[in-house]
Amino acid sequence: MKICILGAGTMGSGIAQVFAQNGHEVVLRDIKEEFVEKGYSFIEKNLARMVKKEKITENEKAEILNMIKPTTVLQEAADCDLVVEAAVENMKIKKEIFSELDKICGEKTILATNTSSLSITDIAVSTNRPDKVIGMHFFNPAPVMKLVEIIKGLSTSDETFAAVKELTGSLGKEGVAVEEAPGFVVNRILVPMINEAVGILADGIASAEDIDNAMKLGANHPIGPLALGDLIGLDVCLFIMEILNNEYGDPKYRPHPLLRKMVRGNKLGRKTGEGFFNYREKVLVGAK
Ligand SMILES: CC(=O)CC(=O)SCCNC(=O)CCNC(=O)[C@H](O)C(C)(C)COP(=O)(O)OP(=O)(O)OC[C@H]1O[C@@H](n2cnc3c(N)ncnc32)[C@H](O)[C@@H]1OP(=O)(O)O
Ligand SMILES: NC(=O)C1=CN([C@@H]2O[C@H](COP(=O)(O)OP(=O)(O)OC[C@H]3O[C@@H](n4cnc5c(N)ncnc54)[C@H](O)[C@@H]3O)[C@@H](O)[C@H]2O)C=CC1
Repeated sequence: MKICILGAGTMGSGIAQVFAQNGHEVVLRDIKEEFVEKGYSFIEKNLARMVKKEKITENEKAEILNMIKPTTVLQEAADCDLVVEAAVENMKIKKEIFSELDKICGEKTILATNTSSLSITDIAVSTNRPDKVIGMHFFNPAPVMKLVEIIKGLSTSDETFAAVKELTGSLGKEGVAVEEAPGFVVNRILVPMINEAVGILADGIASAEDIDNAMKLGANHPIGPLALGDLIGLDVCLFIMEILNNEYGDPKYRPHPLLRKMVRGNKLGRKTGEGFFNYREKVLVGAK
């Protein structure tokens, strides 16, 4: 199949790698050359690590990279069977993208979004094909995490769902069916947990290292909640809390003021080099 990935950031580059590794032709599009290059070199690095670990050969790496065409031209999506949008988490931008895609893509093209929290139904109404709009929610890091939440908006057809479910399985991932709701399944559980860990830190109950160690050793989590917030991006975590808070109006979803402060201070986690942990020095747990 020919797949277009929109957005070559953390998620888009990982998703592009997953499709290319599974033999699909991939168009990777971002708005600026430098963003596309950054995403492409991130994939190169990941594949080089796999070569080093003897998971793939140097030839296979070259073949996978050959499957990916980096571009800034949206028109390249026109003849794709599936578009997976992984641009910024902003409804206005996503609606503009979907409305544009609806005009340029063939009528059979499925338009999927990797949104963490936004309404699929709302995105779909910006197109004339709401039956072919669906949530295909990968998890970070996309090449590693096995789950894809497959989210049906109000008008998503059973045919679209079945096609995406089958494709997800063919990528070696497990697709779970989710009816649209704020935070879907995983983020409704995971992000309030991260918010709670931020509250524990703010209350001075334990240090960041101890909070994370407690959850790693006491609950068998692969990384602690604060390191996980840094991995996801604290801006993304705050955005998801805001959505849960606004949609449910339940105070249990109130974003912690310390989370807001971190975002205001541009300490967003790994992507800015610092969050609850410092990634510049490469000295802390999980820092790469
Ligand atoms: C916000 C949303 O909308 C939804 C979300 O994504 S929520 C976030 C969900 N993600 C999580 O919960 C991740 C939790 N963390 C983990 O599972 C692990 O820490 C981790 C898999 C990320 C890293 O594992 P680790 O044991 O700490 O490090 P490490 O040994 O270096 O990596 C394990 C494997 O993952 C690979 N890996 C790590 N980071 C990677 C990346 N960014 N891209 C590709 N591969 C990566 C490594 O190469 C390694 O592969 P092998 O086992 O084949 O050798
Ligand atoms: N960070 C995470 O852990 C996860 C994020 N998501 C979701 O995936 C999406 C992307 O998130 P990240 O990769 O973290 O963001 P990111 O900020 O790393 O990357 C977003 C990219 O989209 C690009 N972009 C902006 N407008 C665009 C457009 N019109 N067309 C194409 N590209 C455009 C940006 O230039 C940037 O390179 C968001 O919707 C986010 O909520 C989903 C799962 C996990």
